[in-house]
Formats: sequence, structure tokens, C-alpha cells
Amino acid sequence: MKILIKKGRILNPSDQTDKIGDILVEDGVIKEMKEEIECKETPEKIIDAKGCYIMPGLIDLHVHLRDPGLTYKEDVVTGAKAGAKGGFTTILAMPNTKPVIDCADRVNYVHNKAKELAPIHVLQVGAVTKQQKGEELADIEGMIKAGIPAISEDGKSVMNTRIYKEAMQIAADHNIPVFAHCEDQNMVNGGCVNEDEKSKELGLPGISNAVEDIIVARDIMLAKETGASLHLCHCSTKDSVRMIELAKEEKLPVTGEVCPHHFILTSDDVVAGDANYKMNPPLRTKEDRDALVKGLKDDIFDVISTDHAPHSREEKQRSMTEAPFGIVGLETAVPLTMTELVHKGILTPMQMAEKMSYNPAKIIHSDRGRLEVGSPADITIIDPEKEYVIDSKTFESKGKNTPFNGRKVKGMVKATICDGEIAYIEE
Ligand SMILES: NC(=O)N[C@@H](CC(=O)O)C(=O)O
Ligand SMILES: [Zn+2]
Ligand SMILES: [Zn+2]
Repeated sequence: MKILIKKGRILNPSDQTDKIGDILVEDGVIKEMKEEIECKETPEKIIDAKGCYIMPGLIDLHVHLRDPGLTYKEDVVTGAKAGAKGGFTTILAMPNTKPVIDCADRVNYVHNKAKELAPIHVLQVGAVTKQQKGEELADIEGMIKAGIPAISEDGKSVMNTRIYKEAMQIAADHNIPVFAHCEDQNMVNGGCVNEDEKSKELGLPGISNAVEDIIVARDIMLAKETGASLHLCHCSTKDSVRMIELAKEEKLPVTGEVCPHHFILTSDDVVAGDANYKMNPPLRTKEDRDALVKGLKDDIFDVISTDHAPHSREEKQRSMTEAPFGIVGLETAVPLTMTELVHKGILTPMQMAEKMSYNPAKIIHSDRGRLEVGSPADITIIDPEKEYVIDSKTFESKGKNTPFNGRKVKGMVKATICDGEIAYIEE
């Protein structure tokens, strides 16, 4: 397919290009990129991108697709469609499915299904231990041969430090990153919201910052000892910011991500009895939230990810203590980041492109995340001025569990182009 994108603001982090121009896409790659492109034959599709940002296709390092086994919540196809609508051209699926993705066959299942049916790239992350039981290593090498971009035990931490270190050594030897969910399992003790004044007021068991911080510290030390690239998932505490900053000062191979709900909401926003405010890690205090925002602004955090965690309506209608943790994020990440960080002048549009495309690509050693002639045509077009109200009924995702339903936002995904084909276009 031949697509001509006209007069957009091209934002390319790989060479810091920020200028108005045209992009011609043909045969799956970026054929031409300059101020004005004249085509001899009319392209099949012309997209008027006046006033829009053109970014390299967004990459979400942290998504739950629930496939296999939990497809009443989401599946590879609905999740990928939600990703396309949200502006993502690549999403990474976490392995906490049923069964857990801990061997090559299961990785192949997801990759094959996605290749056949998904409008965007889906990369399956492999589990660290068999069945995520934390006892015995998964077939990490087999999964690496099958093409996993990373390993992760997301949903929990591997509490046996010796086993985790072995896994990190294997990851280091094969040059793939480890995505770390940081949560001291023994300290959670039934907590379901942040431990603070609000949890007392609600009479709910709390989760303290140390639950996260202790494992962040441990995992940074393991990265130091093994040389593995450590990517810290869904950071939520002010001390995680300080620890990542220190690790970076020491030039350790450590990166970190923040999700929109953690850089926008605090425990004060939690509505009693509404499990759409229940996620892991929990919404923290204003002090934590402000530290995360500053960490994003100062580039201590490399990545904005969604931790898209769909659950059924029935599951999320349970009580705060009974409902599962997690909220959806694929179709709200761009408008929320635009509204809360870019329009408020906290991030430049270029920083947004870095944190949602270029840096995630670098972390998984992908050649995507850039707008260069000859590179694969994964492109996201965003109308920064378009205002609308988030309506979960319009989501492609099976999951409607979001605390942002009804929220006014400014910034909308206009089109998502993946491998030179239109994966999503707003009509
Ligand atoms: N974040 C969540 O609240 N839930 C995730 C698990 C996880 O990301 O740890 C899920 O799988 O539902
Ligand atoms: Zn997690
Ligand atoms: Zn997760």
C-alpha cells in the first residue's frame, strides 16, 4: 500500500528531528520524508496531518492480553485492536496467562495467532519460573530461541533471590532485558490500596511503599552483579525514583517505566467501593505522584507504559478486597499523557515520542521506534488539539475497567500505521 502523510509535525527522536513535512510510505517502509513530496501516481491513501504530531509507532512494553486461558477478559486480537486504536504498533504481552507462558510452544502460540490476526506487532514476554511458582526456572533459553524480547515474572516477584539471580545471568548472557515487577510477597499481607491516611479512612488493608522499594533495591543489586539489563515495571514510589537515579549515576543497566494512572492519580482519588481504583502497585500519595512526574520530566524514567490489565465487569464489581488488581490502559495512554504531561508543559512532544516509542525500542533492541527513510513504516499520528470525553463503551478492548471513564482529555490518536498498512484510522 502507498500512503502519503501530508504536512504533519514530524517528531523523530533518533536524530531529534522536529519539523513540518510529508512522509511517503510504500511496501512497508518509509520511502521518502521531506518538506513537500510530489507523487507521480496518486497514492492509495492521503492523510492530511496538518496540525498533527507524527511519531514513530508507539511501543507498549507492558500489556496483559490474557491469552491463552483467560480470554473472557481479553484475547490477542481484541488486545491488539485496542493497541492499534490507542496508537501502538508494538505491544509486549506479559506471561501471566493460563497456563503461564513458560516454554517455547506457548510463545509460538501467541506469536502465530498475532501474525495471522492482529493489526499490530505482538511480542510475547517469557516467564522467569515454571508456572510462575518461583521455584524452578522456566525454559528461558528455549523461549529466547522462539523470539521472546524479554523475561518477566510480572504479577509477582520471584522471592527466591538465588533463582532470580540465575535467571538474570541467563538474560545477561543472551542480551535480553529482565522486566521486574517489584513487590515483596511476604509484606503484602492482604493489602489492596496504598497504606496511608486514606486506607485508614476506608478501613482497608494497606500496601506500604517498602513492599515495592525493597525489591527495587534488591533487583538493582542483582543487575549490578549479573550485568543484566533491568527494566523496572510500573514504578509508583518516590524512593524508586531516587534509586533509579542513583543506579543511572553508577551507569548500571537500569531503566524504569511509569504508567499514566500513577503519574495522574493519588490515593485521595480512590472512590470507596469502586475497584476501578484498585491496581498493583496501588495509587500512592501526592508526594509519590509528584516525584514520578518530576522523574519523567528529568528523564530518570525512560518509558511510559500502560500495564493494560483487563478484567471482566463482574470481577471488577466485587468489593475492594475481593476484586482483582488492574485497569485497562491501551486506549487511554495517549490522551492522558497528552493532557497531563504534554499540554501542561511537563514533557515536550519529543520526550513523549522518546518515552512511548524510541526508548522502549532501544530496551528490547528493536530497530523500530524511529522515523527514517528505509525504516519499517510504523507510524502514529496524533491530533494534539482534539478534545473529547473518554468513554469505555467505545473501547476495542474487552476490558472496560478504567477509573478514567468520563474524563475530559485533549489529544487523540488519528491514525496508526503498522508495517505500511493502516492498522487504525479515526473516521
Ligand atoms: N497491575 C495489575 O494490577 N495487575 C496485573 C498484574 C501486574 O501487572 O502486576 C494483572 O495481570 O492484572
Ligand atoms: Zn506487575
Ligand atoms: Zn502488569
